[in-house]
Formats: sequence, structure tokens, C-alpha cells
Amino acid sequence: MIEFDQVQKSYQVGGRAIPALHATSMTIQAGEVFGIVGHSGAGKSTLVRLINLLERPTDGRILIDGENITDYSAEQLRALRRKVGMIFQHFNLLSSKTVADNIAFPMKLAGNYSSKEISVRVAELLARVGLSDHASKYPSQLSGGQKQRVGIARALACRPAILLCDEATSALDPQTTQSVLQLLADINRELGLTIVLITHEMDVVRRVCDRVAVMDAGRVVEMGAVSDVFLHPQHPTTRDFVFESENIDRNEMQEDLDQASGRILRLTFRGDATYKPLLGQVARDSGVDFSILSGRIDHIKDTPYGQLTLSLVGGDLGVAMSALEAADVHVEVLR
Ligand SMILES: Nc1ncnc2c1ncn2[C@@H]1O[C@H](COP(=O)(O)OP(=O)(O)OP(=O)(O)O)[C@@H](O)[C@H]1O
Repeated sequence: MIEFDQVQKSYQVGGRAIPALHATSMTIQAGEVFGIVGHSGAGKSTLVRLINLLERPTDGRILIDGENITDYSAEQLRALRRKVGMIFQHFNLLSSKTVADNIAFPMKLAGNYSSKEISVRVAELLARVGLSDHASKYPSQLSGGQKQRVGIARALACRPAILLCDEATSALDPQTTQSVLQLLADINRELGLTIVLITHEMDVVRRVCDRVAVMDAGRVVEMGAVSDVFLHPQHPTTRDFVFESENIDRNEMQEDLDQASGRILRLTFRGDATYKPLLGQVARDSGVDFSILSGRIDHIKDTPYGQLTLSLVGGDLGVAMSALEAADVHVEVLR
């Protein structure tokens, strides 16, 4: 478990303190995939780099499994950094070393592994990330996705309990992003590793994260289960991220709403409710006529969800809303 207790960080620039993270308290549970989403400069990297003390807090305490790491000695800090692996947007591989040597590097640096242990572990990791045939290649001979797989294998070499991912898929195309996110999800499930993932794309959060913190100007402005935050965003910054990820043009959406008659409802279906043929039944029972203004069906991690915006006329709206809510559909009245 990672706990931030009133953690604050300012950078000193030319004698002035630039605040990057205002006093923040939050907990990341062991074994979860925790997303941090925010625009450029929001303070995401700062927050994540505090977890392995690449940056030191200006104030507050950071506890990992109950231990205050800000009090650690140099020796304890070295041990902490072996427990916390990290992967980067631009992979940060050593270009003069082969794939196998890049993966072996942190184990050699740690100094307490035999060469036999290192070669067994490297072979195991190469297989885990699907690169067994590329052990002797150099980074320049690999694609972006393969380089990130090497980055992941290297980060896992010393069997960390936490993996920090700093915009790990931002330099990759959509298909490669998908396969790297799938690898991270598999690793999280199989190894029980805690993953903290920074991104500026809500879609990345939707695919792999259990919980998310939304950052804006050095503050966490919204935090919660991805299904709650994504489907019912409260803060304007969160709404922007969700609309952006769903390719929704707010002006166009407003025009559609203005043209529609009657009441406008937004229905959110989660899990099994997503596939139930509810609307026809509700319309018959309540006498309400409806037309669909927009709709989508997708997944949050492995859970299906659907969202529909409807305009409704006639009949008994109260009966319709009660029937939907009784079937576990979240009903939001937009107008
Ligand atoms: N080493 C530094 N020295 C001075 N200011 C810094 C330093 N690192 C970050 N900052 C400032 O702190 C604020 C937060 O930066 P940070 O890199 O944490 O944001 P971010 O959300 O990760 O942005 P990006 O997505 O662009 O990486 C910004 O205003 C940035 O300019």
C-alpha cells in the first residue's frame, strides 16, 4: 500500500518556489492498477517520482506498506528502488547493450545475483514479454512496442512490488498501445504487482485501471473507481477527458439536444444490464415514446457498459424511470 499524507512538492527555480503538487493525501492499494490522468504540467510525473523518491517531498510523509520512506537511509533507499520498477515514455534503454543485457542490467547493478541466476531470470522475462527470439538484438533493431516490452522486462528484473509507468504508451500507435496495456494487465493479475500509471488519455485508464486520480494544476481534483469516475465525471477537467476519449463534440451534442423534443435522459447500463432488451418493455409498460440521440457500448477493464441519451415524449415518465432504475440502470435527467 502506498500512502500520501499531506504531501507537497515545490521546485526551487532561481530562488523562487514553483508549486508542482499541493498538499495531497491519498492511498494506492496493494495489487491495484491506479491511473493518474491530467494535462501536461498537472503534476503527474512529480507525484509518481515521489513514490521512489526520485523527487523528495517539500512537506508531508510517503508511506509504503506502513514505512515512512522519507526517513530512509541511503541503504534503505537503494533497497526501495529495487522494490519499485519504472518504465518510461521513451523507453530509456541502453543503446550499446543487447536486449538481454538491458534486462540483466538492474540485477548486475544490485550486485547480489549470481550470473546463473541472472541468465535464468533474463530468459524467463524474455519469454514473459514475448521477446525470446530477440535476446541478442540491440534497441535500434526493435520496434517501439518491442522496446517498451524490454523496458517492462527490465523493470521486473529485481521482482519489484510496485511498477511505475510514466506515459508508457504515449509514443506507441493504438494497436501497439493495446498490446502493451494487455501485457501490463496480465502482469498485474499474475504477479499481484501494484501498478501506478500516468497518462493523458482517459482511454488508457478505461482499459486497464481499477481506480483513477484526475489531476489539475498540482491538485487531485477527482478520485475513485474508474467505473464511477468515467461514467459519472463530476469535475470539469474529468468531463473534458471523458468527452475527449469518446470523441464527443460538446457543441454538436448541445445542438442535438436543443432540437430534440420532450424530456432528455441519459441512461447508463453496467455489467449484465448492458445486454438486456429493456427499452422496448419499458416503453410498452409506460406508454412513453423515445428516440435515441446518442449511444455507445464498450468496456471498462473487463466490465461491459452502455450509455444512451434519449428524448422521451408522452406516457408516464415516472413509471418509465422507476422501471429502469429497478433494472439497475442509472438514470440522469439532462432536461
Ligand atoms: N525539475 C523541475 N524544476 C522546476 N520545475 C519543474 C521541474 N519538474 C517539473 N516542474 C514543474 O512542475 C509542474 C508539474 O510538472 P510535472 O512534470 O509533474 O507535470 P506532468 O503532469 O507530469 O506534465 P507532463 O505530462 O508534461 O509530463 C510544471 O509546472 C513543471 O513545469
